[in-house]
Amino acid sequence: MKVVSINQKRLQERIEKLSEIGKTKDDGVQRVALSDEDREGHLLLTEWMREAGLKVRHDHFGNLIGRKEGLNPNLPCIMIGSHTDSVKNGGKFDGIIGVLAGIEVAHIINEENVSHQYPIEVVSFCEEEGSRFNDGLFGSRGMVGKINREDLEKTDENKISRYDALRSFGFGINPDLIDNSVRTPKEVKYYFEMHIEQGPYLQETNYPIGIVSGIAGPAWFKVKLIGEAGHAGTVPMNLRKDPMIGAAEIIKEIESVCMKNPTAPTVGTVGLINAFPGGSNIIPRSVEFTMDIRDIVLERRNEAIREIKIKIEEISKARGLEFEIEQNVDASPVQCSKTLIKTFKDVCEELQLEVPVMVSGAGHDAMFLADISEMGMIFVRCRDGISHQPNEWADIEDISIGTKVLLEAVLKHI
Ligand SMILES: CSCC[C@H](NC(N)=O)C(=O)O
Ligand SMILES: [Mn+2]
Repeated sequence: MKVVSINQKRLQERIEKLSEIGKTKDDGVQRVALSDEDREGHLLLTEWMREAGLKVRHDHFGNLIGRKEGLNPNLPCIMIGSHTDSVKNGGKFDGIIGVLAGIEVAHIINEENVSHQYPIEVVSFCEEEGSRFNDGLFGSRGMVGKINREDLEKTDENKISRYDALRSFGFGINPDLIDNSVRTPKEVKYYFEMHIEQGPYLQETNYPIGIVSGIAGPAWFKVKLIGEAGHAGTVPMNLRKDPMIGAAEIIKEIESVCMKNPTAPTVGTVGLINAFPGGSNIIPRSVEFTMDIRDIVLERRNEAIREIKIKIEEISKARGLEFEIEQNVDASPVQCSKTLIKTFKDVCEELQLEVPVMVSGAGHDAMFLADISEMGMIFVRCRDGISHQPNEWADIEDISIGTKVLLEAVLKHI
């Protein structure tokens, strides 16, 4: 294997520079999809992709795509991707390191004049986090043909539709032409993604990187409970139809259902809750909250969801509440390509790196790229497993090891 080294300094400088865009007061990052900050990030990534010898375009889902042709233009591409949009007040490594590592791989292939048969693409997927329109993995779902007109009509908290947000993002994006941006298995051979682990396993076991065997499937819901509004001071407790108390009871049940089997990695989270009309002296008319249920085993996840839905019905009935349940994401758990797991293992052996194989609790664009390609992921250790908040941190040495493994894995297949 020809020994080429990645440019750690360039990688580190770019992580820092990109994290300046959308910087929050407590040193976090906020680049919500299709926002001004996201656009500024795309402009900077476009510059870097061009420097790496990539021809840059946007597809009509808002995905930023850099491409370098191979010797045989009829072959499917080798794609390296992740995302650069963030959660609200998030960290500066989630998604970013995968896109910057992809650009770094392109730089090395270009600078070392590596000849390659397959075209290479580096992609920053649009709205992986789902923090604007409340349904993540948008750009990757679009690329594999799983986005419809209804998805474009979703609105954000300012009542702006995704359709209008895409239109006004610029770069020639036209949501009326999304069908032209759908890719097929004939167009993508392998998809690689490097991402911070966002969990504590690699730190606890003292490995810099890990090979991902499979990705847990997230199911997202919005639950609305409707009761009777009233004066906080005058309505006797026994006469109330208070949706907030109903929500409290249901949320406790979500925890109980997900913890029922202590050996299972089933997880449930309520990350957002709102009371309407909202006021300390008003018994709410209605309460809306999100539900995020995940597991690496689809049947076990769906059984947990079934049990939670029964609890929602029972508690609502007992409290005289009406309820509505809307599903926003239904991503099935997915296994990574055995071919690429073996490639990563071979590369780590050649680099004399001992590396564990592990499951991803977080969702990734890779889970939908698996629909049209063989997909492989590597994880980079992050401090205390912290993610989705400003204290998210990954050491550049670990990021560089991951990028080196990614580079060598790509070199084995191009
Ligand atoms: C619909 S899944 C949203 C994607 C997000 N992904 C990461 N890596 O944080 C997550 O796992 O929450
Ligand atoms: Mn994330």
